[in-house]
Amino acid sequence: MKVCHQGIYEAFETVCTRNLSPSKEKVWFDYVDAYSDVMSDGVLATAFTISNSLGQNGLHRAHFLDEAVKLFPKQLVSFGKRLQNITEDGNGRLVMHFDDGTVAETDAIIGCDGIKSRVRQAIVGPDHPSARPVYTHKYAYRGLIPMEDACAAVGEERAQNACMYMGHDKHILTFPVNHGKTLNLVAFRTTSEDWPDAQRLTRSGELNELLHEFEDYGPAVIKLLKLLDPKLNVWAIFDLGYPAPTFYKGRICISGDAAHATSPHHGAGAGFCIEDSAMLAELLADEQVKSRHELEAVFATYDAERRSRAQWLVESSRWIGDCYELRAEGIGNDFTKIEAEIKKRNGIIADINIEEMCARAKDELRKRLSGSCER
Ligand SMILES: Cc1cc2nc3c(=O)[nH]c(=O)nc-3n(C[C@H](O)[C@H](O)[C@H](O)COP(=O)(O)OP(=O)(O)OC[C@H]3O[C@@H](n4cnc5c(N)ncnc54)[C@H](O)[C@@H]3O)c2cc1C
Repeated sequence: MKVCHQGIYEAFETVCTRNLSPSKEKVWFDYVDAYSDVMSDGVLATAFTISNSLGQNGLHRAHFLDEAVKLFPKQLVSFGKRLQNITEDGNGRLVMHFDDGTVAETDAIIGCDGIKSRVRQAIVGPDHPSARPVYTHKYAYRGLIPMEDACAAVGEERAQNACMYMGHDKHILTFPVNHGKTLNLVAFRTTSEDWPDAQRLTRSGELNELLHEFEDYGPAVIKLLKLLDPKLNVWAIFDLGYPAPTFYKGRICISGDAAHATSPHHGAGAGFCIEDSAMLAELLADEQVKSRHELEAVFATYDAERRSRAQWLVESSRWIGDCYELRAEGIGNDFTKIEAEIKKRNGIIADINIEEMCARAKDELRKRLSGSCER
């Protein structure tokens, strides 16, 4: 975030919520065997703990955007537009056509338009398999619980700090939001059934349905689930399981979920979008980029430097989601193996030096611009 802009980092700091217990400052998640459910001194037993240098940082996207938007000069932004398609005029300018009938001309387009990206369709073609997201055969119920009630159900330590309850073909994660006043709960289920409508990635669900599906969980977790509203949102978990063959075409590129939408099990989808933005910002600001003629080389460099890491996340997230649900091949319900998998993969996500990554990309860009590196 700091590489993108100091203000982005400050916006994040303003709205983010962390684990409430000082002893859990560096804890990402405590992992709990949902079936053991033994309360010792009011605390459900921990199978293992995953920590990192930053701990658990959660925020509501809308709150973050409200802060971030203050950074943009008003005369440079337009909101409420929906891109329909992109054409090129006779002078090499790109023309964006919006569904309100307006158009806008530009030298380059960075499509950060989410999992159903129109810009990705323009790059790969509407009939390419990567033009559409893929159902991961997991869905998730999502609800909020007042923190006081959650503490009464599972104890303060579990409720006030990020926690993952692992079960067979399902898992629940909880973490504090709203500066600790509320507990956010997401209950994932694996299913062999298809999602009925790929155009609608959510449906309404019932608490009774959720209670039935998680009825084998221990009594403390069940108590927690019963605190949810009777009507719940259900999210289908889609990703770009069919990877895009490229993140750019000419002076059009994609970043964030448009390029590499992932299931949420590594908790890193947005983090990787921020990495994309940091690299694009650094490359576009390079002193060698002086006109639109250098822009294709910028996007080619970005594609070469980002694509394999980002597409690894999509694949790894599916795998780690199965580990949480005791169903990954060769891992099963062996907690030692699950912990090792998480540590290894979280290391690939977290142990990177973004400044070095950007510096390497700038070197590559200069080679491309001097003609010594072909696409
Ligand atoms: C259940 C769940 C849990 C998650 N948990 C985490 C987590 O813990 N940590 C993490 O890092 N990530 C997490 N993620 C992933 C994270 O939410 C996404 O990676 C991130 O929001 C992607 O940002 P984005 O800007 O690329 O896309 P989006 O947030 O999808 O934004 C795309 C924007 O483009 C706009 N748009 C779409 N089409 C058009 C169009 N045609 N014209 C103009 N605008 C358009 C949309 O309105 C939207 O504003 C989670 C995702 C899910 C589903």
